Amino acid sequence: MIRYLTAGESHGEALIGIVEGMPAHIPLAPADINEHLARRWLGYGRGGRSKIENDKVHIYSGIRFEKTLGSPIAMRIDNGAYKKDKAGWPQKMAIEGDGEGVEPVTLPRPGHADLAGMQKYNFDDMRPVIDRSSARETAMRVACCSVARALLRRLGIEVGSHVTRIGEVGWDGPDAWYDRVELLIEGDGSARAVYEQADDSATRMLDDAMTERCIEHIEEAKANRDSLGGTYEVIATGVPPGLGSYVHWDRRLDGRLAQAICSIQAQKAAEIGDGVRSAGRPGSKVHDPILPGEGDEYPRRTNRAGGLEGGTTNGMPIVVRGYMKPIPTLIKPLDSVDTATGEAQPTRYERSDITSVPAASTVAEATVAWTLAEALLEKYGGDTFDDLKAHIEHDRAARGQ
Ligand SMILES: Cc1cc2nc3c(=O)[nH]c(=O)nc-3n(C[C@H](O)[C@H](O)[C@H](O)COP(=O)(O)O)c2cc1C
Ligand SMILES: C=C(O[C@@H]1CC(C(=O)O)=C[C@@H](OP(=O)(O)O)[C@H]1O)C(=O)O
Repeated sequence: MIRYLTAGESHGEALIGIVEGMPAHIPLAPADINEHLARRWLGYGRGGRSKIENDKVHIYSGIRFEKTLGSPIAMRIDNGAYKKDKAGWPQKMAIEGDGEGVEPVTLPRPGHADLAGMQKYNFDDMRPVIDRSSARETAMRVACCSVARALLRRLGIEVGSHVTRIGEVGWDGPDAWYDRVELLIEGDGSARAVYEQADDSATRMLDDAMTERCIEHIEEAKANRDSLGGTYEVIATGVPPGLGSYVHWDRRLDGRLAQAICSIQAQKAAEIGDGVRSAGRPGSKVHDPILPGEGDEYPRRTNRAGGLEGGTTNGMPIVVRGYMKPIPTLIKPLDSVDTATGEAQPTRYERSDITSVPAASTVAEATVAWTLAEALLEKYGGDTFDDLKAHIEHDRAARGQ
């Protein structure tokens, strides 16, 4: 079993993470994690905080001479805003003292966690809710999941993503989006080629004309003092068949991948393959015909199922789509109520992203990678990387591959 924990407030001193249960001897250097931390800041439409943070991981344990030890990996990422913002975070987020003189925040933003969090934990100041519900936490999530990505890469499994819609400008894909992706990307057709090409676009899209239209659309939203959501597609290539299972609800990998997406702040739906469109189509236009192959490898003419049937991988690339709602902090005020007075009052704006769909797509890559690594280790296991690899190779040979 692998697991990870994150801790930290958005405007506190730092984020902390612990990854536990990874096999020993996985090659891993801080650069393997920092690459994805930098990618998380990609994308047109992010706000003032993007100019403050320079995320780099500090590793305290679990790695020696650039290899995992099998022991817990402890990590820290500093919050640049803690010292660089003029807001006085060391006082506002102080561990000691009684907070005297710190003004409470009492005007909840519709769509953020503010009100629900105050109701749940009985706060009269929503600062703790703002700070822990913030997607700042995803920096440490990406760091933790990057350990899983390093493991997958050594086994030929790549995870990548690209943005398919921001607000009204989007890619209403043809029947099998993955086929279209294959045509759009250069290189070896792996999910790594997908993410590397997407990273070259300001909106992480694979289509240059759409990138331009999206940039204009984000500018329009900004001028209208509004915010935007969108959609993206996460793809994993090189995934062996047989991960997950149909035998029990909590072993189904489709459900676990949906949780991986919806666990990310502001992600409101996850779709496996062409799931949403499939619901309105006859079976003959949905199910992927099975073709003869080598051993027990059976290629498919299409991949509308997104590589999953019966909650189990079928050897085709995994395709999972995420749907993000618009950012809740708008420059344009929304109706709200001051919880200190009970009086109606419009929301206030300090700073925020206009859209964070490109960033969310990179976080989704990370959480999908973690879920796949978890399923891989469940099936094949191993205390060391070489054990795990040998188990996978033995299985491949047994299946005539
Ligand atoms: C990468 C990323 C960046 C975000 N940036 C902001 C932001 O700048 N302002 C904001 O109000 N919400 C932002 N959000 C969304 C909030 O974190 C999210 O709406 C909030 O935690 C409430 O959770 P829920 O939307 O899942 O209900 C961001 C989300 C992600 C994934
Ligand atoms: C800090 C990050 O994203 C933040 C997520 C976020 C929110 O409410 O979710 C609000 C903003 O923070 P602030 O209010 O300090 O400007 C974003 O910048 C990050 O992605 O690292």
